[in-house]
Amino acid sequence: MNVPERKAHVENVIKIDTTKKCLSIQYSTDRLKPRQPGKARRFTFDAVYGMQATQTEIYENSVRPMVNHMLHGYNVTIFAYGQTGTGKTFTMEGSQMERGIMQNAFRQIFDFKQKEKRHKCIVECCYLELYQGKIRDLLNVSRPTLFDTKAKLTLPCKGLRSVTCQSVEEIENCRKKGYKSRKTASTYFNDYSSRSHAIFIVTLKVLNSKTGKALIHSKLNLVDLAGSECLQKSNATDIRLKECCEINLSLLAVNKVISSTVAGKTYIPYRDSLLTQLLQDSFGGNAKTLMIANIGPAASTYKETLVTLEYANRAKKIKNAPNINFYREDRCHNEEKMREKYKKALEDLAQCKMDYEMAEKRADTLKNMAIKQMKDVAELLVDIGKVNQPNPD
Ligand SMILES: Nc1ncnc2c1ncn2[C@@H]1O[C@H](COP(=O)(O)OP(=O)(O)OP(=O)(O)O)[C@@H](O)[C@H]1O
Repeated sequence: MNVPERKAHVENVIKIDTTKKCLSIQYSTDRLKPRQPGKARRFTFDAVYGMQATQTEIYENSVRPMVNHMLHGYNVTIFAYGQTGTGKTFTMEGSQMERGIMQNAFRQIFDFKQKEKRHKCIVECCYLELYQGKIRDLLNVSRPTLFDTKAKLTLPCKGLRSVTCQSVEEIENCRKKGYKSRKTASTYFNDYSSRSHAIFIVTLKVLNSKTGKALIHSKLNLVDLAGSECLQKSNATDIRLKECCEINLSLLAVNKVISSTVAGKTYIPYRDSLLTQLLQDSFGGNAKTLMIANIGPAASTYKETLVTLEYANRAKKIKNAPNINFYREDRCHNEEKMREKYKKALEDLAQCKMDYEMAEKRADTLKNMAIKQMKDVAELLVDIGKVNQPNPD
């Protein structure tokens, strides 16, 4: 709950059960009608965090496994979605007091790089924002970047400045530099509201030190979406109104993509907005995606919160088909070893079969010999019997 909501003693309409990973929202706009307990809407997610949750707790439980996937060759997207002022930027970028998802992810990536002694690791980053339907390069704001929006756009787009980073400090500097260049403004809901969608892209290449062959080429998209805003409540005018409409339209496009994907439609409207074009792989594509739905508990934003929860509930039904981008050498090595073992086992099996067949033939010969011997013995017995018969004379 933000300061004005707390000052106005606004009612809390959210109940959270972190162990059951569910939350319920209950509110009656009709003050005269008492609330009916059965009418609460319940939602279950992969994880639910309350107001006391720390950045570390969220990172360790929900984000670290995703970044781990990126380190093993998957493309990963982590995005924060929610109404304006609910803490998306706070979650992604952190604050003076606590590291956010981005800083924690950088640490995890560079820890991996440091431990990877056998291979060469290259970490690169780009930072862009989508503002008023255009892409701005946050690491090179002075130069307008030209993008062919008619061609299929994928992240990171050609033309963006890409910075090779050797340490957490270097990538952190890129984040800080880009963050300072983001379009922000003071609005009715948030003194420092993001007016754009920001995407920080970390690319990881793991190369064989001897051959230079790429063993892994994966990327991590860290997305801080601009917040949806209720025009009636925000009293936005002029440029703020224009921004607000643009933001709401692009978020609507994301919503349409999610709904069409979940409904299993053959046509998915990715091209309705630049945002959905760029994030195409993250919605029903080949990336692993984590959606963080930021909400506020105040009764005054009940409708917006419900929309976010319904949105997240729909998004969790999307089934992506993630691919590993390149194989690790040790994995190839293991596969080769297993193939050799298989070949050897086949050869052993063929030898056993031959030995068995030979043994079978030998057994047949021995059997025939035994039968013949038995016959000979029987005939001899008869002959002996004949010889031993008393002479009738
Ligand atoms: N969990 C939290 N703990 C403490 N302060 C928070 C928390 N979440 C958000 N805030 C504070 O609330 C204010 C709004 O947060 P933030 O700017 O991150 O919201 P947002 O969802 O990104 O908004 P917008 O969509 O308008 O950009 C900031 O001052 C931020 O520091």
